[in-house]
Amino acid sequence: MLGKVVIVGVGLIGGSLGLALRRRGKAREVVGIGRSAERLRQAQALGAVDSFTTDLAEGVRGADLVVVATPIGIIVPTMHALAPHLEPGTVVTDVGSTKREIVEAAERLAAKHSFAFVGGHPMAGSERTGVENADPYLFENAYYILTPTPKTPPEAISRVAELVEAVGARKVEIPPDLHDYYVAAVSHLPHCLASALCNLIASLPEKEAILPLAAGGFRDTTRVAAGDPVLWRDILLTNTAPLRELLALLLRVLQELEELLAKKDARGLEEWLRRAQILRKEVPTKSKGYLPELHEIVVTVPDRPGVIAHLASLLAEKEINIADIEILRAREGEGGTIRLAFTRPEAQEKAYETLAAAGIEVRKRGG
Ligand SMILES: NC(=O)c1ccc[n+]([C@@H]2O[C@H](COP(=O)([O-])OP(=O)(O)OC[C@H]3O[C@@H](n4cnc5c(N)ncnc54)[C@H](O)[C@@H]3O)[C@@H](O)[C@H]2O)c1
Ligand SMILES: O=C(O)C(=O)C[C@]1(C(=O)O)C=C[C@@H](O)C=C1
Repeated sequence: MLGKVVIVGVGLIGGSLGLALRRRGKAREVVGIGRSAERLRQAQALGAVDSFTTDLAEGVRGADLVVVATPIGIIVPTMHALAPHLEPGTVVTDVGSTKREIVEAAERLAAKHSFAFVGGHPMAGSERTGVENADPYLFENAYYILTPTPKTPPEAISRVAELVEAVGARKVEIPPDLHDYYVAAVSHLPHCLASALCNLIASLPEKEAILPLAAGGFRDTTRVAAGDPVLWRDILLTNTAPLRELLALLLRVLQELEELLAKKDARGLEEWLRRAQILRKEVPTKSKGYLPELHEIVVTVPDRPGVIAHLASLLAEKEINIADIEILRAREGEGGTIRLAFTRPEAQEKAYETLAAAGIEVRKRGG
């Protein structure tokens, strides 16, 4: 169990960490630090912190783990303000969406003030901000990236790994530079594209006629563009080199599309779309590459309301936890196939036996 955990910046991410730790009983004490007592009181009322203070020095006294969860542009200034008050042995981590600049600055400070730092980035979130949108289940089964360097003490990594596990997430270790390139590709560039699509529509004289027609396609591809512009401004500004490199590649991909359309190249266009379709289908399982393989079963079920609830309750009765669930095929009237994944082979085996004993068509896959 973690001891005193201090969260600086109890917003969406800080609040979700606090809620998860407290609901799961994984920390002796969760203390929130912020600028406004009124907002911190709200965080306490929502159950995200046990207590709070607006005084940094008082808040971090006796802390085992300090989590800096402020907007990204304020993470390094916050660490500067915190550093003189930290006791030797305190471990500090952050949740910032970019890592190279933060880790460099934090490691310089850590060496000067003798605390330990481990960069962190949970790969879960929302376009909404504020503790009122915090969610205790946000990190369950999500990847949580840690970015240790050769300077990071192993005990500090273990303490932050304990936080990751305590909130139900899965730890992945990636060096800061590589982290920034990877998330530029899967998070920051998609955000830029979503914003670009919105800006394009906004610039069209026919905008008023077009926008009401936006259905699932536009909504799904642009959800993240509703995010906080100040937060995203700072994410993009702290990751310009990887983003510009990927943007140049993206322009080539768009150019390729433009040429296919100009030539009315049906085969080429279909192939271009198929490549994308294949990649998109790989998304849920592809990310497993960083982790031990999940252990899966595949269940064939009739097309009937409540069938997933029935599977889930059979497994719940045996206290088997589902780590991932995916509907692979569902044809009207013909039933479908559902993939259920478990973190441990014993759970896979138990799930297989439980469902087979209930007369359900089930087979094991992977693991
Ligand atoms: N939103 C996401 O999807 C997401 C996901 C992963 C990581 N992150 C990272 O998490 C961090 C926080 O993002 P968020 O979405 O929770 O934002 P948020 O606005 O919901 O939360 C930030 C909190 O920090 C507080 N704060 C601001 N300045 C402060 C200061 N000087 N001292 C103390 N507290 C201060 C704010 O009042 C707010 O409560 C960012 O660094 C972001 O890069 C966000
Ligand atoms: O809005 C969401 O759904 C998110 O998960 C946000 C998202 C992402 O791009 O996936 C955005 C920024 C964070 O650093 C991590 C996650």
